[in-house]
Amino acid sequence: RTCVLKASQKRRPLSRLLEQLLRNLEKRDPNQFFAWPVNDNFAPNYSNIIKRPMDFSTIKQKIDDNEYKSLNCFISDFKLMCNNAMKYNKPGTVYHKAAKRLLHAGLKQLTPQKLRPLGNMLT
Ligand SMILES: COc1ccc(Br)cc1-c1nc(N)nc2[nH]cnc12
Repeated sequence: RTCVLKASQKRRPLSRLLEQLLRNLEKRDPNQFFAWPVNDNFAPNYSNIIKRPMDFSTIKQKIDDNEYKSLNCFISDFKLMCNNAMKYNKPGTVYHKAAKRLLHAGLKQLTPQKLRPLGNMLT
């Protein structure tokens, strides 16, 4: 009988790191405003205002498809997602405030000193 590794151990080291970072970022979105793509029916004219939509489910799919070649590409999509919400929604709205909080909380988790301990997951 061959020894079959658990699915998670087969994933590429970068994918495993990004999945862990994604889970931690999703915790900062308790209302799940960022869990799924914004729907034009909810947000009138969204697709005309926001040229590059992004959300956590799309980021997850990109991890699974090995589309992220680096941590920085992952961080760029996270920032894009938050900035889209701050662009479309006026300051003071629940969505603008949620995006600002998520961006700041998220970037604090993505600082070098926070990432260094995880770094050896990449070896
Ligand atoms: C997926 O989006 C939502 C889901 C549920 C609810 Br309630 C609101 C949104 C949403 N609405 C708006 N105007 N701007 C956003 N930016 C990110 N989320 C949103």
